[in-house]
Amino acid sequence: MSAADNLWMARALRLAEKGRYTTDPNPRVGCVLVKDGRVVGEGWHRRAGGPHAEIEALKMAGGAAHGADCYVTLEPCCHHGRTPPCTEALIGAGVRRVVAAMTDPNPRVAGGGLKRLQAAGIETVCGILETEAERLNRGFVSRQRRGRPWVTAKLAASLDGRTALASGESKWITSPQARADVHRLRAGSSAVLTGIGTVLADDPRLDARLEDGDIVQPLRVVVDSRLRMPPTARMLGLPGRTLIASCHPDPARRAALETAGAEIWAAPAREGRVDLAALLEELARREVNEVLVEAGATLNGALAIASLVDEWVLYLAPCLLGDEGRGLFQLPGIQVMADRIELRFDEVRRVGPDLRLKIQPR
Ligand SMILES: Nc1nc(O)c(N)c(N[C@@H]2O[C@H](COP(=O)(O)O)[C@@H](O)[C@H]2O)n1
Repeated sequence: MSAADNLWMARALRLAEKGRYTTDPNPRVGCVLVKDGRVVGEGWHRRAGGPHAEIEALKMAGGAAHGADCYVTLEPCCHHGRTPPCTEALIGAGVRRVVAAMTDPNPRVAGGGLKRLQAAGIETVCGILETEAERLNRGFVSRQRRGRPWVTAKLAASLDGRTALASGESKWITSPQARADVHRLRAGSSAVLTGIGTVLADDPRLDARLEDGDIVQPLRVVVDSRLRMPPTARMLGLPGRTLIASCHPDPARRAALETAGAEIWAAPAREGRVDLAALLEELARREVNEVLVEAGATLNGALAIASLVDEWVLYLAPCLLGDEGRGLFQLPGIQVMADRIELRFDEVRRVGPDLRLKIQPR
């Protein structure tokens, strides 16, 4: 391991980042082929079903790949998925050494890619900039290792912690810059999750609206225990898919919603409501890596209590909305300090006139 290894891996990570909005449900992966201290090939994975990063880099390098060092942000795959194994392509091209940032948590690979390369006489190193690589694919890693997606809950509030006036009016508490930032969060997510209360109050679209339209639109997921979703909801008229999780799906309403284009998932119930942990497991089975929650106090409170949130992103606006405004979380009262839910500030940043706080459970 050398300073050069770090440098080339950092370049591979920057390439992987280019796939942030397009590779889902596949991981974001970048690859650089280096020979005699210069880049002979590089590439990144653009779309599921398309060539992997290693194949893009090999294509660019042609014959120059022979004897090169390969820097790749995820262990090369050794299985036939939508595409053939990268290990065989690297062996065939005659690369000398493969440096991976992390092993592939996909059980079909899980170290097998590196072993296959070693068996073919290729030197391997693993773990260069591993933290950064895992972070870039935290959703994919979570799905493979925990069987549930990475869950980020987005919140937007006034300085006195209000998300709306008592009337429900909430447009707009935060700035256009903060809202544009949320569209980037949506575009980087596999699914956007909300509750039926938010749908009935706001009729949100929940799609990602970025300047660069070349993105995979997130799946829209609505938690709707009693299936109250109107078939005229705006999100049902948009491109992309909508999934409604309901534990009491009335057959007539179900038929009307299916005609309107929604898919209904008959969810298991927990205390009469959709079992949220079961919903996340179902989403993982559907290859959802990252979920962005954009919901009201009821769903935000239920997810927090069930310890199902991995990160909160709170946009805090410099204004006050008063005591009658709505709060961020509906939670049972806490009687003693020892029972408080403790969190940790991970990052604080200015976004236009607002603050963006990234907060994680302790
Ligand atoms: N090493 C590597 N480079 C890439 O560019 C990748 N996309 C992956 N993905 C791994 O292979 C699985 C997907 O395979 P198909 O695209 O279906 O052939 C994915 O689950 C990862 O394990 N790996």
